[in-house]
Amino acid sequence: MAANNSGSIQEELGEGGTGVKREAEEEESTSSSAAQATATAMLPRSSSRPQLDLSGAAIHGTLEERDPTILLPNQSDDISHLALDIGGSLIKLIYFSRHAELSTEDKRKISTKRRLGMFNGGRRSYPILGGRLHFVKFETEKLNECLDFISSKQLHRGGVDSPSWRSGAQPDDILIKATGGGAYKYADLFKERLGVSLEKEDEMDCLVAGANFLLKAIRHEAFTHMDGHKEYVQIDQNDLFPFLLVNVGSGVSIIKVDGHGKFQRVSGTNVGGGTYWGLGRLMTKCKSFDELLELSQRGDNSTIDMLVGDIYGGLDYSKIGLSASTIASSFGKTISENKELSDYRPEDISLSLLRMISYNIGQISYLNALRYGLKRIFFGGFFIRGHAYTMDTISFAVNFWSKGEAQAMFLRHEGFLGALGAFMSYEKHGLDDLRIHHLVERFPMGAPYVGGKIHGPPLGDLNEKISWMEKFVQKGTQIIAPVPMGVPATTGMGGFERPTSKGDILRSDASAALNVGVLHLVPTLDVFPLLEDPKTYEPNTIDLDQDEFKYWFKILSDHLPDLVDKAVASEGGTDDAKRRGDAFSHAFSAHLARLMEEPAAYGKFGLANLLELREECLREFQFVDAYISIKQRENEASLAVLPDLLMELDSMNEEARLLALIEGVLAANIFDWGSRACVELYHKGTIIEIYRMSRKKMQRPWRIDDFDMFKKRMLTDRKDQPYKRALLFVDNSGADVVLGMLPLARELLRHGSEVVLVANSLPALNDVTANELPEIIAEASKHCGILRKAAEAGGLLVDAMAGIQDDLKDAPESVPLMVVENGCGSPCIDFRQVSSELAAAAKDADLLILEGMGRSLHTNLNARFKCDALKLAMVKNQRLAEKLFNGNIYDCICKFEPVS
Ligand SMILES: CC(C)(COP(=O)(O)O)[C@@H](O)C(=O)NCCC(=O)O
Ligand SMILES: [Mn+2]
Repeated sequence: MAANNSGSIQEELGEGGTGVKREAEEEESTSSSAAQATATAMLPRSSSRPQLDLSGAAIHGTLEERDPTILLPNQSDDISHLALDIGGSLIKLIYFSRHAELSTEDKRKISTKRRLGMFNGGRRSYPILGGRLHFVKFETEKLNECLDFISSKQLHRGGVDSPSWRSGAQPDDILIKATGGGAYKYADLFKERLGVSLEKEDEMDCLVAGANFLLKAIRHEAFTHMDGHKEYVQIDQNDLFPFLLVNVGSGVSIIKVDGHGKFQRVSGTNVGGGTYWGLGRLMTKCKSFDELLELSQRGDNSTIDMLVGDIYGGLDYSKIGLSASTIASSFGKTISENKELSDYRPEDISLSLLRMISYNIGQISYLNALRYGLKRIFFGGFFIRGHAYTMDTISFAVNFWSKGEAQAMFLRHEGFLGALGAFMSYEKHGLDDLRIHHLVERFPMGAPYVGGKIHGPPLGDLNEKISWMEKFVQKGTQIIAPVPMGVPATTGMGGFERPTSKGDILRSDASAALNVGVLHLVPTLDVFPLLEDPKTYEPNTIDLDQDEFKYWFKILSDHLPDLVDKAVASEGGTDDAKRRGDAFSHAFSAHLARLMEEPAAYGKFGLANLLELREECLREFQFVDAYISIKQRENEASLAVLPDLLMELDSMNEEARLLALIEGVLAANIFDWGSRACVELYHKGTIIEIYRMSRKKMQRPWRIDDFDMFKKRMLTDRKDQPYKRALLFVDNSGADVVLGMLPLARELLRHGSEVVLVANSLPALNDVTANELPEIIAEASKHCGILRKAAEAGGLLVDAMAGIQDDLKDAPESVPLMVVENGCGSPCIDFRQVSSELAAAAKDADLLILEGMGRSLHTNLNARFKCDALKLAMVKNQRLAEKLFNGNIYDCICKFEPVS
């Protein structure tokens, strides 16, 4: 039976904590501005990933210089910045922005990279620079807003930071790629207003190139939509072609795609989005497409359509599989009634029209798929607009007529195919070379979408964004109102019932703006090379279905006020910080509300994504490190007791020590400011009291207890052949890293293994970052020769050890202790996208130790690796303990997975 520690930790600390100094209560007032300044200087603002192509980076000058110039030979300026698709109803605009800031390579990084063999002659591995792709929409009617936007951001001149702008290039020289009819129609206006020429690209070429790029590069791009249920489909790159691409704009184009640049427009229909909007406008007096679509949500088409039951006296025509509620003839009922147009409800007219046109498109598409033997049909174009009911209707048609053989799929960036294709048509854009793992999609607030009820203006600086956020919150009650799903079926067509995803409220455009994020292009990200099978790897352990999401929604919402307090305090508690804090809180709440409404709105979203979204949202409002003072206080307290702990450990025999070390890691993982239960504990005792208590409760067997297997591996199987290199994925600051992971690292070093501490690139909760570790190690090294020598050998003590280097002159060569960043700014880790530094470090590793709930329970609990892996964590959430292990809060997990 596994031990159950729950309750007792709380009880004992409740007593033990009485009368002791409450350190947790003091943290707000002890915010250290010096520490903030350091953290701010070290971190790129509002971005969680390195943004430059550092491959081939080299020091220009000597290593000993304080701030040597660093050359980035692979950094390219050949970047196109703007492409347009100017359609009849909407202008779709894509622009690329890159970061002017240079990431500083500190000595730790340089030395580690050298050691990992990462400076290898400046080979150019990626042709493009990191940056971001932004997707923006304007109504064609409001072309002026689009021109103002381009002009305010200087997008036509390559952005305000672009070399062409700085060097004063004449706007006359500028060619902007554009597709769609408006590229012809408005060419003169663009020339007149912006002084740029539109270089026209063929619409079909663009659609296909855009679709191919999306299907190749974006992980959760394509999805099915049936009965109100959205499901993302992972497309196998080797099995993508051929497919049918149906672009439903004003008219419909049906294209058979056989490969990159290989396609044929095989059919089309003039009955498309323009037909729906045109007829709808004439018949209902609606002022916009969205208004018409919104009306359909409340419609009942049985008042207008002739149903099978109307013909057969209420009976089914079962012989050919048609139910009484099947639409026999769209608008057919109106011929037998002596009514005028005004006698019909506009809602019913809109719905009848929508169903007529969607079914027709679905059916024609199916027939073309049949004609060419294709199973997959991707639908794109402005008509779809992520509208659940439209997608369901099309899916029903394809599914019904093909008897389930063909599949209708939709694309999250459906409206941007043409614009993306136009962007792709620039030479040297470099996107061709990007792979899925180079792209990270982020969902910032206030993306400048225009249209619908709330207008997102072109956002310039943070202040503008906050103001917009404030307005967004004031006006945005619709945004956080869930879209009701699942109205019971009443009518149908072609033998299938009415699609269920029809509700009272159509998602407003502003809300839809949260569906398509900003694509961060990060050429320095890599797939972790030790994943056993990257294709089947899924980081999240638990699926976030609606039920699960509800639970986390509450947890994260409850945590929000406290987080805002900490974040504001970490920035000095100024009025500006408070305003940013409010904006952050509203922004994150809006995300949560959007996801509550539709958990799959941003692609397949797991808990790891949700936790990362929170961190990203903090960064978006320029909170650099909300937990900085807590982290520092806990580091100091833990470093003060480290010497005693090391002495105690050294007095043990090897076996007892190994057990004490693993117990120590598990016990110290209790210092987790993301867990509500733990934070309550911190008010009941000092750090050291809580640590001692946690250790005292470490009875075995743990909930998962593979310690004996690990011990055998370490002390018997590998007695004479220690692990060559261990990667230790560290988690929290303070006791967790200082009293838990560092002593374990020291033991591995003692065994003769190289140790690489892998830490976050950017802060997340109280996690320690790679930037913070060298200082902690330098402090710890003052009390420990093993750590000192190894840190010196790993190049970690270049500055810190300047005064005591002489001690080490005659010391024997030690195996190195290194620090690498993981490429993440989240409490979890997705091994499909890690830093190139970590990927390089992994090449010689034969042991992985993942620590903490985020990295080894929420994610990676089921991940399999090519080398031995040890997963260590304390479960600090009751629901998770029950769900994963049928256990209890504070249970411990020691899962060892050796490769044979
Ligand atoms: C965010 C965390 C994964 C961090 O845990 P860690 O990786 O530090 O062990 C964890 O605190 C968590 O899952 N919190 C959930 C919220 C709660 O239980 O209150
Ligand atoms: Mn953590």
